[in-house]
Amino acid sequence: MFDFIKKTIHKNTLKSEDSQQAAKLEAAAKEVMANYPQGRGRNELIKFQHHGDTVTLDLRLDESAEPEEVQRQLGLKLKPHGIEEVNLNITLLPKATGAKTMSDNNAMPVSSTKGSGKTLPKTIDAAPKTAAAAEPPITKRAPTQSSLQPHPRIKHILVVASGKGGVGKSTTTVNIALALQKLGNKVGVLDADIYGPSMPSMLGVEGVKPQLENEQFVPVEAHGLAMLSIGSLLDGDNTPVAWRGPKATGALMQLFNQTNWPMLDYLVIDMPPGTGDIQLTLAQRIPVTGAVIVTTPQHIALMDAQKGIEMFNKTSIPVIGVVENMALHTCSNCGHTEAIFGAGGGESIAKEYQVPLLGQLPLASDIRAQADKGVPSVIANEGQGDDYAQFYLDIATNIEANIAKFAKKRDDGRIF
Ligand SMILES: Nc1ncnc2c1ncn2[C@@H]1O[C@H](COP(=O)(O)OP(=O)(O)OP(=O)(O)O)[C@@H](O)[C@H]1O
Repeated sequence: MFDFIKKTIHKNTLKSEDSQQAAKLEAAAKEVMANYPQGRGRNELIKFQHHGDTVTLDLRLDESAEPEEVQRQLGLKLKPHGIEEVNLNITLLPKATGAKTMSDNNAMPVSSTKGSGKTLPKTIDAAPKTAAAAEPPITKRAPTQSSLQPHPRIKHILVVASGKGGVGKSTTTVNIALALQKLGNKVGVLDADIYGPSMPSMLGVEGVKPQLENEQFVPVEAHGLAMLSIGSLLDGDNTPVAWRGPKATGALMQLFNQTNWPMLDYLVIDMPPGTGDIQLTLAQRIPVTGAVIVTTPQHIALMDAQKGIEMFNKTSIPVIGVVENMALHTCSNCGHTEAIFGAGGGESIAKEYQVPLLGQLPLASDIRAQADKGVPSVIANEGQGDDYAQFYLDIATNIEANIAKFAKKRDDGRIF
């Protein structure tokens, strides 16, 4: 009882600290708006949202205001309060009559190094100033999946995610990609796991650098897959664990966008573990067909998997299914099979969230050994696969069977 009261008081204290912090940030933002000289009196803060080190503001600005400068000033003002990213949704008001809008749906990273804002991306495009006065303002919000155009050369983009590190997400990604290829698809892999890019070593192409052609990366060919890894771009052990959200998402978006991907049936993305801002931003900006969640039966991994499912629900990315990794262990000496991490977790999470359980993989030292060798289970034994290959082929077959339901519609009505 006492503990419960203590916990409730603690929770309420945290809540009120959060709202105090949000109120402080909002007041600071209002001060910037009030002191901004161009169009003073007409500039208005409509909505203020605060989440972690990111704020999103809906603003109405006089036409004479410079959104880049407003954003820079907001960045400078809010940085001492721990804010790293300032997103703006802007409505521009013409000087005298009516309203015309411009939109900024690009998250604007505020520099975390010198405390000054960077310039806005060039894609921000002021509306023609002579536009019809009576036209109502149109404001675009942060990008949503439905507003993203499918990639011109990629039919389906799958993200493989886990709420927690070390559950076998990368091993599962690489084997699923190879299994989809074995089923006759042209497949690419993007290793977006900034905390531990392991695709190059799992695919036996460690140290192979992607070529540059017309300022575009050319993916590395690995066992027939078109592979690009954030790891291929780093020297030696230089894992950018310290990358903050905006820097990491910027680099990952660049990898996705500035790569000359061949025509692909599937691009499988190995996401960084977790459900923080990097994952959320990627999920909002890449036109994803669906997500595969990898979990282990341990309670904590399952809790994190739930967060993953909820994050994808929030960003309107369909969860194609859950893969339960390391579900059972078969002793190589006596053949005894045991659920050493607990049983039924993947099944219960799949039931609770009404998403399919795509498959359960055993904990098997061969799966690890093959991945370590750079020849994962699906293509072990000179392409024949090892004893575990069929598990991945079944998962890939399950994905294939369901993917059409999730396919993205193109503007021309074509369904890929
Ligand atoms: N089913 C399995 N049986 C045995 N070993 C496994 C299995 N799946 C993964 N492993 C091993 O577990 C370790 C972690 O796997 P992996 O790197 O794929 O996890 P991850 O979730 O991607 O980790 P991180 O989040 O750190 O990138 C690796 O050594 C891998 O070979």
